[in-house]
Amino acid sequence: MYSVILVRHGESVYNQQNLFTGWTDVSLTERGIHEAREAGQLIREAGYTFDMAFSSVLKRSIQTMHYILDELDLLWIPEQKAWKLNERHYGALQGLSKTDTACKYGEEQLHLWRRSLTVRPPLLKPDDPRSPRLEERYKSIAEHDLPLGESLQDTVARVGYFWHHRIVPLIRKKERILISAHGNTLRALIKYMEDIDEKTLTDLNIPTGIPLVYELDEHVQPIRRFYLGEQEHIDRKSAEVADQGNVTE
Ligand SMILES: O=C(O)[C@@H](CO)OP(=O)(O)O
Repeated sequence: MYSVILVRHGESVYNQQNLFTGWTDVSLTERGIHEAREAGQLIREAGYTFDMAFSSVLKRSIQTMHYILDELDLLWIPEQKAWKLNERHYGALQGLSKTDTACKYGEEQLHLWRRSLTVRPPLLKPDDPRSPRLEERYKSIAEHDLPLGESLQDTVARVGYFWHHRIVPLIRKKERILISAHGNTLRALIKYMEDIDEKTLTDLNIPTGIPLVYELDEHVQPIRRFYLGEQEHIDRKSAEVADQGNVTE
């Protein structure tokens, strides 16, 4: 049996301000740093270790990976930063307030944009200053591969491809892997691995900074997944994510 640990980065500045983030490159808050360190402690206490770590190319995910590895005294292991693990691209919603968006378009539309499988956000124009096509860090990526806004299904395709082609071969070689990524990237990966139905996927909210352990069989198929830590704390943090954008908050 194999296992892999997935972690959503700790709270970011945009999470704290309740703004759509996507590919916006914002840092962790003090709380986020604390969450990342706590994730590392939980992993250490549960007895897991890693041979290699993955993150996206966004600093909240990189910082989280480093805080976790520091807690495990594993900052020396090989790491790979991959744009295919970036958060789902939130298109023209990036930088907008979730609450203001709910007030303007209604909670139902907000929920569709945030949690449906197939609905895309309004797309960015290619020359929008937020476009990844203008960013130095994506200069080696073909323009048509860089999204201007993604549905979760689009994210499932790129994350699933990365999982299948880059991570599974390492797991088969018995490499113990940490993946530090994002709320919707991890929802996409869970959808890819388990093909869960749309209703379950809609209700799936990944809490920040809580390690999620996947146990995998000899074919690298999931046996079960579970969070490390206290259930009550995990439920509270998942509900916090679900409630972002509630107008009545
Ligand atoms: O804004 C975002 O990029 C994501 C994650 O922070 O938010 P949501 O939970 O609304 O999909």
